[in-house]
Amino acid sequence: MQPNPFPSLDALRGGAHVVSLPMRVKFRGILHREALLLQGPAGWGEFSPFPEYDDGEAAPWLACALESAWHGFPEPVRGSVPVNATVPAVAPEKVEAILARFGTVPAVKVKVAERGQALADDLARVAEVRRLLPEAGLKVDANGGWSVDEAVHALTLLADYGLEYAEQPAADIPGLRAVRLELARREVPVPVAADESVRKETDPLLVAREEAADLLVIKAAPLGGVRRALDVVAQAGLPAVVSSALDTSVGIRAGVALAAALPELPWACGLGTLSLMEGDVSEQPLVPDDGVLAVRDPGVSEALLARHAASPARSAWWIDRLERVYSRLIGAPEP
Ligand SMILES: O=C(O)CCC(=O)C1=CC=C[C@@H](O)[C@@H]1C(=O)O
Ligand SMILES: [Mg+2]
Repeated sequence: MQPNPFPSLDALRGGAHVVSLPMRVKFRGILHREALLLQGPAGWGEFSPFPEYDDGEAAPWLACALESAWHGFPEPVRGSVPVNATVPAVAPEKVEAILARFGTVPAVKVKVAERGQALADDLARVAEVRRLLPEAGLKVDANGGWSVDEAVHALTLLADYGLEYAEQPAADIPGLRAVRLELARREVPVPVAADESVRKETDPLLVAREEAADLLVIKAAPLGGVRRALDVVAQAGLPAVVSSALDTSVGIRAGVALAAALPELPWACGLGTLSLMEGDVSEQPLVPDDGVLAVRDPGVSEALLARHAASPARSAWWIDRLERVYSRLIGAPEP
């Protein structure tokens, strides 16, 4: 039998802390972001799959946390990473205050296609960002919320604002491919980026084989860690941009390690999301400074872990989840 390459469950439980961080603004319908943080010999790791994910979808997130805390990261090829501001699906009058939280940034990503909103809301939000930052790179993220026809129509109009790319304009790989082909046919200059179609697919390379996207949005945790994500990009043969999973500084550190190790980094990364949160676990949070994040370990503060500790009931829920997902990851029967 092969030795178990993973730390024991007791070692994981021993170094685990569950936190609940308040958001400044609702994002993905969330007002509190919960995370389980693990301390290991190489540092801290973050296990924070969204609560609705099942154990199978949560397993790569644990692999990423173990890489961070037990193995550390591959060598960076750059010392800092450009970062975009992220604007949730808010009314235009709220955009300025949100952008102000990010400071100077080279690019802005705007959420669009939010359920319950109309295309006019998206156009108004994007127009407001463009008015405030005429020179910034601009991209939109629909999180798969449009049909193919809606996506083509919306992006034809949004293209007037000058878009670097549109993230997940349709829900699945055939939809992305259809949007990409139709935009090309109409000569609408908006590249298609795949996000959910990489991180939620059992085969993260399918989108590339199907020629359904021009670039990949990659996240360290859902792809099973920095090394695995680098491997996906190398095999896909497409350019990539790194994004957060709305993490604490510990998870952002893994995203920075990924962005810093990619051979090419043509776009600003979605790693500025701590600016959307009210608190963090580090005294030196990984928030962008002048549009960049330095490649550094943020450190974790015992006092902040205590201040943001989740309730006993939520902590127990996360420890239970950790145990189940650990068993799945090492291929053992559940405890
Ligand atoms: O990419 C960014 O600018 C910020 C991160 C971001 O948008 C996301 C973080 C967490 C969950 C996702 O729904 C969302 C995304 O779709 O990329
Ligand atoms: Mg996205």
